[in-house]
Amino acid sequence: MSANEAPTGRPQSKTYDSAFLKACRREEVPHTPVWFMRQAGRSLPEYLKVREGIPMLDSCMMPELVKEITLQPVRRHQVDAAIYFSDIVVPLKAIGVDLDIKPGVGPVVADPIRTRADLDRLRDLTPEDVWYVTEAVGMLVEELGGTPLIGFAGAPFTLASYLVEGGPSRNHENTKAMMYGDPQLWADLVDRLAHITGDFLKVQIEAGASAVQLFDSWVGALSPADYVKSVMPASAKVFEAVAPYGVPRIHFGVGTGELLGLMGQAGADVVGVDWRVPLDEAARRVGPGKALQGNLDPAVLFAGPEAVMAKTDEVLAAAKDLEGHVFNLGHGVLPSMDPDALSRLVEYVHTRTAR
Ligand SMILES: Cc1c2[nH]c(c1CCC(=O)O)Cc1[nH]c(c(CCC(=O)O)c1C)Cc1[nH]c(c(CCC(=O)O)c1C)Cc1[nH]c(c(C)c1CCC(=O)O)C2
Repeated sequence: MSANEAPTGRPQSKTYDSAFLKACRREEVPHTPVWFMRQAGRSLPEYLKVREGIPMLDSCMMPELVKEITLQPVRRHQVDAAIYFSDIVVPLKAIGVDLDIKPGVGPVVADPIRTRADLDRLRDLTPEDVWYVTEAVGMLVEELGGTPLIGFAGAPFTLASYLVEGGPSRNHENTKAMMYGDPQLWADLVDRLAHITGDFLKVQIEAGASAVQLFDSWVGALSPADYVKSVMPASAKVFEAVAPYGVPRIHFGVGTGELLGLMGQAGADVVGVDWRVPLDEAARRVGPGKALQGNLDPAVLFAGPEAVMAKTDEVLAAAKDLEGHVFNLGHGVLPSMDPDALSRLVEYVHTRTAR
């Protein structure tokens, strides 16, 4: 598939004519579709209840529980797509990396990857390693009917950052030390991660996911030149791996204003935009032939309903002439957010954009 060709997906599937997939394909939509990054989990009381006493990574390996948590925000907010409940580090855990997700901290890796010998510990992923994903996606697709399920994975840079730093990092200093100090080891690491990530996305698509999102959450830490040289080839490899399926491929990162065009060129059909760049300006940076996703500042949800509506109108006005627009927050739902404010936001976008 060439870079500007709209993804075809599976015309026979139940989700094909959904507003979400139409917007991704840059077709006419009945209303602007809405979903929220990190909509599964976080602020929902029904989520906290079913997760009680179950560690995060354990919960990701329990298909019935994954199904329930994935469906909760769809039921509650009437969003236009579900996102599979998991985490970007699940495939790494599945191939034997010793890591955990610490509440309030994030992923923590016991033995960070700093040397060639460390890299040799990262083996390829097989579908059997993540049998629970195949099972949960299968059940979800059944249950969701016409509502699309988005599969996802962490992009090579963001995964490498957790693996090399050993946990969340503000400055990514160890990661950059490898990138600049041992470019061959770095290239081999992100290439290995590209294979793992591509295979992980394939598992989700084969099981029935209608679209995929590649999260390069922390890649905004890089300059465009470093992105092109040290990251883009690996991210492009992931997108190429899933291109034959024809499902929309979404690419998102935080603080990526200077990288938006390149992230599209890496092979995305839909480019996710955080709140720092208005969508009309983002469209200029991305160029024709791509849909955009975004970009209400999540913090706006802490203001009253009037302010949320006003800021939403700004996003919709900037999105007016886009070829395709999927409404989302500029980053994830925060744990302290009022779920009712999110439900109201979905309804507001639907009403304002009804055609
Ligand atoms: C960087 C990143 C991670 N994980 C993810 C990213 C990329 C997206 C982004 O930029 O936000 C992706 C992710 N993590 C989770 C999902 C589920 C689907 C969804 O609702 O979007 C998705 C898509 C569940 C989760 N992943 C995590 C939780 C919270 C853990 C819990 O509820 O116990 C959930 C629901 C844990 C996690 N995992 C990670 C972080 C930073 C945290 C938060 C740590 C904390 O503050 O507690 C790594």
